[in-house]
Amino acid sequence: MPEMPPLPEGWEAKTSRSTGMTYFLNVHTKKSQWERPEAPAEAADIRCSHILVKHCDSRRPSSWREDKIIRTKQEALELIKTYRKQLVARSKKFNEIASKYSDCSSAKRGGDLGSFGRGQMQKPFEEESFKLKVGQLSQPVETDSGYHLILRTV
Ligand SMILES: Cn1nc(-c2ccccc2)cc1C(=O)N[C@H](Cc1nc2ccccc2[nH]1)C(=O)O
Repeated sequence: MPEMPPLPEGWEAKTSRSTGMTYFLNVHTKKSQWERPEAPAEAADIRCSHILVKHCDSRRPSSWREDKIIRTKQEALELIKTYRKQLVARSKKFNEIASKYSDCSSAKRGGDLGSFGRGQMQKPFEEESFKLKVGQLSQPVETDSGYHLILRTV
């Protein structure tokens, strides 16, 4: 029997009491699976900051910045792409853009949303956030609120 590689970080091999089969436990989320994992176990809670650009079709087209947000979806996407270019070029800092321009009330905290687990944020935001490695910046993500740039911090 060839040696199996070690399990990725955060996983434990267990033996099913009923079948004697091996299953795998994510020590962070306490969720188990039959398939041998190939990537480190997902954290239960992560922490992200974000920049949100709302538009006229946003779920709530209003924010601390503007009572009535009238920019179009296309204009919002162009704006979020401009912010991403500035962040990648390091010509502006994340919390500088978030605190001045994000249409989310978390702008007051440089875009910091605090920690969250699955099931708390709108699905597209959650899916992209949990894919990010710590320190990684997302591509633009669309939710019912508008377009986001997500930075995973923890
Ligand atoms: C999810 N959330 N957390 C905060 C927050 C967190 C920390 C400090 C202050 C506000 C604001 C919000 C929020 O829903 N804000 C909405 C906009 C928004 N929509 C989101 C969808 C997904 C993630 C964050 C989002 N923020 C608003 O202000 O209209």
